[in-house]
Amino acid sequence: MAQKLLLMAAGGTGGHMFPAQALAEAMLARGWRVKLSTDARGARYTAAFPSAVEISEVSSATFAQGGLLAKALAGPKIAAGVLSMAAQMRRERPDAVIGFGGYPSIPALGAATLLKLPRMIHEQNGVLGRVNQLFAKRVAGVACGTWPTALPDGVPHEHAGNPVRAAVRERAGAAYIPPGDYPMSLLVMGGSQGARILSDVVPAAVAALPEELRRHLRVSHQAREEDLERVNAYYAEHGINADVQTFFTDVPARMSEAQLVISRSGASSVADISIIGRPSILIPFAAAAGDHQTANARGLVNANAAVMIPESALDIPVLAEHMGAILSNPRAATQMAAAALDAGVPDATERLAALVEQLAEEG
Ligand SMILES: CC(=O)N[C@H]1[C@@H](OP(=O)(O)OP(=O)(O)OC[C@H]2O[C@@H](n3ccc(=O)[nH]c3=O)[C@H](O)[C@@H]2O)O[C@H](CO)[C@@H](O)[C@@H]1O
Repeated sequence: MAQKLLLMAAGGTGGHMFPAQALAEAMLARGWRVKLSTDARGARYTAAFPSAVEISEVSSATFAQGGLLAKALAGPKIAAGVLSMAAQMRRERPDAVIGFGGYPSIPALGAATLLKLPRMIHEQNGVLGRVNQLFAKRVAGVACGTWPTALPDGVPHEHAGNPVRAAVRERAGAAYIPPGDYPMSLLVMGGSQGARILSDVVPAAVAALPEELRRHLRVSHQAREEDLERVNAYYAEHGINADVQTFFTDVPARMSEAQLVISRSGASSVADISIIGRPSILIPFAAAAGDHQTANARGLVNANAAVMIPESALDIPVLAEHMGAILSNPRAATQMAAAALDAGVPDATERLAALVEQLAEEG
């Protein structure tokens, strides 16, 4: 039997590239040939891809950013990308084409639509991104990373989940030690870039906790470079045991030790929290496109696994109250941890791979 070919299109940010990497690994393991079409920004992430993935950069552009000239040039750039992809696809006839969002996925999805090749989308967030919105009605279906993704009526969809790192999967369902009269860990994360608002509010909210909780806490706090010093100084002045870093490379380990996680609700953060299974306080990034971080958080909130505080309602007393309520109620915290675990999809990569195979079979 001829080797099947998957063409993946992704680009821009790690959020789009990471699920593509996970799927590539799974499809190679299933004996497929895998190609990736991306842009210069996406290419920064390709070092982590298996070397068997054939990577090419494609011409694309966005109408959403840049000055007038950039916008005027966007149309011809996209058209050039679609034409070159169409020529390539006519020669190679991929068995399946999948887009992960980001404007570098336009040429591949556009060409696959013109040539009527089997094609689908993976949407990581609870709201369709701009490019995925454009193609949602022109593909066989949408694999949703965060349930429930809001979709136009009649679009076939499947809850596939968001692939997470192996270090997260290894800790799926790691035993949860409820809060109590012993050292407790709090993990504070602001997404891949960190978040200033968490540095403004979390240290003071920790300081405002009742002494019997506060003295047991060890805080792992991810802060932006420019906030490191003041956050460190605040914790030190208030006698709070804290480890403040710009990026923790061992989040899966820290999360599995945590009694509580305070986090932005980026798609991967929500996936990590639900696969390891920890209670969380989620503070969606209010400026995210289509308010997708609020949609991402909703799955965990509706499952009673998390508390969501919109940025507009976030202040020190509100956060301290929610933290105090969870940390002083081991039963409720344990239930939240179990509910988070229930909502997680640890086999997201395999689900996605199965959807690709189904797409290729159905043509
Ligand atoms: C500000 C913004 O627009 N963010 C978007 C960006 O998220 P962004 O990439 O910022 O955030 P995500 O939550 O998706 O991913 C962050 C990942 O980094 C890990 N981590 C975090 C901190 C740390 O110190 N160490 C560490 O390893 C987290 O565990 C998580 O796995 O792309 C996501 C996927 O499209 C979107 O849902 C987010 O809305």
